[in-house]
Amino acid sequence: MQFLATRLEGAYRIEPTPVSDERGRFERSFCTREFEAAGLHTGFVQHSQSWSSARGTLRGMHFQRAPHGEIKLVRCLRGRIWDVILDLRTASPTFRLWQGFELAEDNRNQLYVPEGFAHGFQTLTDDVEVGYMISTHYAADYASGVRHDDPAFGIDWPLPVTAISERDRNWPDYG
Ligand SMILES: Cc1cn([C@H]2C[C@H](O)[C@@H](COP(=O)(O)OP(=O)(O)O[C@H]3O[C@@H](C)C(=O)[C@@H](O)[C@H]3O)O2)c(=O)[nH]c1=O
Repeated sequence: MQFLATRLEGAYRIEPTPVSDERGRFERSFCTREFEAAGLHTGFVQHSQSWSSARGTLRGMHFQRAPHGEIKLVRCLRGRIWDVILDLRTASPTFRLWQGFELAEDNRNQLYVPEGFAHGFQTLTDDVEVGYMISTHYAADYASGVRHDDPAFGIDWPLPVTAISERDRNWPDYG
């Protein structure tokens, strides 16, 4: 695995290092030894998946409030997504900045999202499956978010939004 710094402090894009032979391919997608060597968290307690039917579906931008803040390791298992992370750590040099990445079943890139970030994605294809490792348990009362089109952040989304939850459409303005 290669851990590539992003423009947001503490967030990494992780590229796989595949080994191919006549049968196909093998690669590691998570390894406590490699993550520890890169200074990253390894104590994930949950793996979750979501399935989205239509291209243009938007989920996000989500986070859990303290003391239930989450570190996430995100990958796209089927199809392609535009995955966006937003730094909401007030003391961070990259506070309020966002960055987007294409995660796809073909590139098998993963995104390591630190605590204090909001996270969301838009599907670039129909029939998308996304998987997450998460460092803390789900705490519904602490689930929160910011709107994908909040002018405070100016996030660029590649497609018109074709499906979004009521909750995600109505997050109040930030700040
Ligand atoms: C996130 C989550 C949801 N749920 C429930 C709540 C609800 O009834 C149903 C769907 O939840 P949501 O609408 O929050 O699903 P979704 O919008 O897919 O939420 C996800 O979005 C992406 C962007 C993330 O980063 C994830 O961490 C997660 O917040 O599943 C759980 O039981 N456990 C969980 O961990």
